[in-house]
Amino acid sequence: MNACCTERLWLDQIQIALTGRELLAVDATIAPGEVLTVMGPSGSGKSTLLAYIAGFLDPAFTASGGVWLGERDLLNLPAEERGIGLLFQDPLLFPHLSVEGNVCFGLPRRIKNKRQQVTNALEQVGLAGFEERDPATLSGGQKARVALMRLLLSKPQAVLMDEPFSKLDTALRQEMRSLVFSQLRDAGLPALLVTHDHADANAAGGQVIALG
Ligand SMILES: Nc1ncnc2c1ncn2[C@@H]1O[C@H](COP(=O)(O)OP(=O)(O)OP(=O)(O)O)[C@@H](O)[C@H]1O
Repeated sequence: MNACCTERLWLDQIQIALTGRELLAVDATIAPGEVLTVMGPSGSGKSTLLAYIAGFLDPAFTASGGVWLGERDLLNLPAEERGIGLLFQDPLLFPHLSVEGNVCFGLPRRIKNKRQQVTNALEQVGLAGFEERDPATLSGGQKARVALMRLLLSKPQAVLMDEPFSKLDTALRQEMRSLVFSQLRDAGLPALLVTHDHADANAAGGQVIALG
């Protein structure tokens, strides 16, 4: 994947409160290609922070502070225009689409070489020839790799990940960590990783923020 973004993600003095009590305060700059890890006990606000950045914070919370991607003020944009890609615990593949349909989901309709892009993407993650497969027939690790390539082909400008490896067994977890982090680095994307696992944070190799 070629570098497509050289802009930093700036979390400018974000404060989020719930029923009048401060839940979290974060101030950080994430460089292109860096993965910042957010850790903290259950309920400390990790997923809430991601929701604020991505643009779907529940109105039960009050929040202040800026989110900037380069010079762009993301808080002034609706969620779908923020250029943020999301990776969750579950790969959330569309069951009615083939592997190819899933991977090219985020590609603009008018792109001509869609098929070639999908073929290249699948080859990169060891899934050559999987285009026509039904996602239901894939293993957990294969589904995770399809979800990763779907994310990258949609050309996000920043990536948020909420416990993306927590459902994988130990061996697969290590493999997916290095795959995800190397792809993000190669693409020059700033990324934020929520995890309970210190090994994830070590492998990410960037700044670590502890909430709570
Ligand atoms: N829609 C909501 N309305 C009111 N309170 C909420 C809502 N969503 C979450 N909360 C509360 O906000 C706090 C932070 O929740 P959040 O899900 O961000 O925590 P977390 O650190 O991601 O937890 P976990 O590690 O368990 O996923 C919790 O106390 C939770 O109960």
